[in-house]
Amino acid sequence: MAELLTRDLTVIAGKATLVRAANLSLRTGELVALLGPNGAGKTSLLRSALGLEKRATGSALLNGADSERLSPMQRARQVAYLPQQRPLAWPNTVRDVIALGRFAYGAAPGRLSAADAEAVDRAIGVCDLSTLTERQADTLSGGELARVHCARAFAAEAPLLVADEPVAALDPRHQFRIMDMMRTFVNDGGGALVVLHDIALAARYADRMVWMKDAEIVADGSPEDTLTTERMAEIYGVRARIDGRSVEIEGAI
Ligand SMILES: Nc1ncnc2c1ncn2[C@@H]1O[C@H](COP(=O)(O)OP(=O)(O)OP(=O)(O)O)[C@@H](O)[C@H]1O
Repeated sequence: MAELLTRDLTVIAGKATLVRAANLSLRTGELVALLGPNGAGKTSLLRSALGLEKRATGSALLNGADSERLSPMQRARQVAYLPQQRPLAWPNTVRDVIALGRFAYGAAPGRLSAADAEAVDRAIGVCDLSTLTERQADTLSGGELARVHCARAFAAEAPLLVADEPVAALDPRHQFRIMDMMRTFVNDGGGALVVLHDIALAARYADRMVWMKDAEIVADGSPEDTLTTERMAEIYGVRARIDGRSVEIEGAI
């Protein structure tokens, strides 16, 4: 089993508390949706949990090791991170960008082992990118590029996957496809933590929903237990009609 665990994690920038005493867990075998309005602290929580951003207090353990002390390669072998901001380092083909996901295994574009090449091909297949592999990545549409970045994360084949708004720029079909891939990844033994703004999509796919507001985790549990009309009002300030895992937002309060 692989796990990412934070205990009372607090992140401070200047005078602002971005994350306050957060207890977050992600284990293999579960798909967790991290939810909350803009500015709630989701990205800050993920980055500090992964040891990419300094915490003020608390702890963050990746398979028992302090995540701040891991080298990029050690971290990447245990968790694939798909950030919200995804700059392309330099113009490159789609296949080579996806191959960057294999760096934890010593691979580089043009220097892939058979196992690396197979992982890259699998990621290309599931992300529906086989017709685009030789295109320059900087000529793709926003949604196509978002799928390339998803494929790069999947190609890592790490036991855990943390994805910050992976479907934000995608059309409905590809949103479902990416979430189906996350589900398959989890059913095959991985663990995925996904930031989503689409509550309906989150409720449909997540085993657990972690709700943030004003730098704090305010609820953590199954969709059945945590997705309520009251919570939608409290967290997002919207009127919502909830029926099991289906949610319809009627408007702002
Ligand atoms: N270095 C910083 N200094 C001051 N404030 C910061 C800093 N970095 C982030 N913030 C603020 O902290 C808050 C949390 O930011 P964060 O990116 O974690 O939110 P988020 O929940 O991921 O938001 P979104 O849904 O918009 O991506 C925001 O109000 C942001 O402006």
